[in-house]
Amino acid sequence: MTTNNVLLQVKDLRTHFFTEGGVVRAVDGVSFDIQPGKTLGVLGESGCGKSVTGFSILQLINPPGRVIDGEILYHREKNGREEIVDLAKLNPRGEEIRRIRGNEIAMIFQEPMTSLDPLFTIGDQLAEAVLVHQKVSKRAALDRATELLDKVRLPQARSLLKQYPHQLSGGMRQRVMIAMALTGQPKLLIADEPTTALDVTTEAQILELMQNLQDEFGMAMMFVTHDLGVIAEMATDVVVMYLGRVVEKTDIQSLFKEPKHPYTRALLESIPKVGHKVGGHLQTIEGMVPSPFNIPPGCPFHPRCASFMPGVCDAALPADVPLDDEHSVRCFLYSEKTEGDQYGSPA
Ligand SMILES: Nc1ncnc2c1ncn2[C@@H]1O[C@H](COP(=O)(O)OP(=O)(O)OP(=O)(O)O)[C@@H](O)[C@H]1O
Repeated sequence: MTTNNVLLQVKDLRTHFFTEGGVVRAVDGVSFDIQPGKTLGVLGESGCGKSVTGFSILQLINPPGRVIDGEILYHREKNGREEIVDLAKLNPRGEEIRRIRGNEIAMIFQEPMTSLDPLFTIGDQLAEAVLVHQKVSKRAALDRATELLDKVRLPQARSLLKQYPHQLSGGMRQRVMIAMALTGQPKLLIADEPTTALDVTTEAQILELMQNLQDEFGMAMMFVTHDLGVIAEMATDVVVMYLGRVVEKTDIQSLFKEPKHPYTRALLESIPKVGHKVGGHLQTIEGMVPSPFNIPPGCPFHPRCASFMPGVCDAALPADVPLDDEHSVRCFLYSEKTEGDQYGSPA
């Protein structure tokens, strides 16, 4: 464990896409910490910048996108001492980030086929992943692959090694992808909507598996989702994102007991109440997420906000204000402090 009990510090991260239609400020000043062994849930509607944040951490943003500013401080132990690496400063195609990717920080996605190659057997792909991390024989790599399939509770691992991805169910493919992510024994697993495409029963099984593996490996997780049920199940801490910014940061208890930001409250109110529950997915909240090319000035949530104050919320961007050690919010209901820049101004 690192000395100051932080594994990853994201500070004022900005990732923009320079498209022909204009600049998309997908991530525009995002800050949060992830502690060792804990799970940070990243919550928000589609298009709020959750995935781009995850990809930015691993320097997996492709042109026309670019991390243009900010720090991603990864704390690790090297030779018994703490070392801090700023991932944002590493060359995205360089050796150092490639060593960290998959090894120390791994990522899994909603669609396992983004990680699995349809042309190769599960055994070949898992053994290949093992060989990236360890200098062992192909046979030893296949043994390790079998062990990993056992760990993700896939029965008959030996025969599974000879199968191709399309021969597996969605849940099985997701387990294989988790096994691949674990080959390097990562300190942080970034999980981007890993269960969204699965049926409810399979989803529950995968979430339980991930929790068990997290305990066993002692890894931290960044869990990207738009599903409050999944957040409640998995997260210890939460950041709520809206249009490229964090609007509220809190521990999981306060998220449900004392949500502060009107956006967070709207998200919580949008889940069907107990007794009428059809699933944990977010229902739509009033209005639509604005186009990234036409972001409202001031607080970008103001056109949809139940507490909109004319002349205040549409005039400037509220600052991120701490309410206590664990809880901060970016809203004029709690402070008149402004960010000082005009979020909606053209780039
Ligand atoms: N390659 C790209 N080119 C242009 N814009 C992009 C690109 N990738 C993402 N974006 C934009 O960045 C913004 C944030 O997208 P992101 O995928 O991070 O949202 P999200 O919150 O993860 O939503 P979802 O749950 O739908 O994935 C969106 O406006 C999206 O259109």
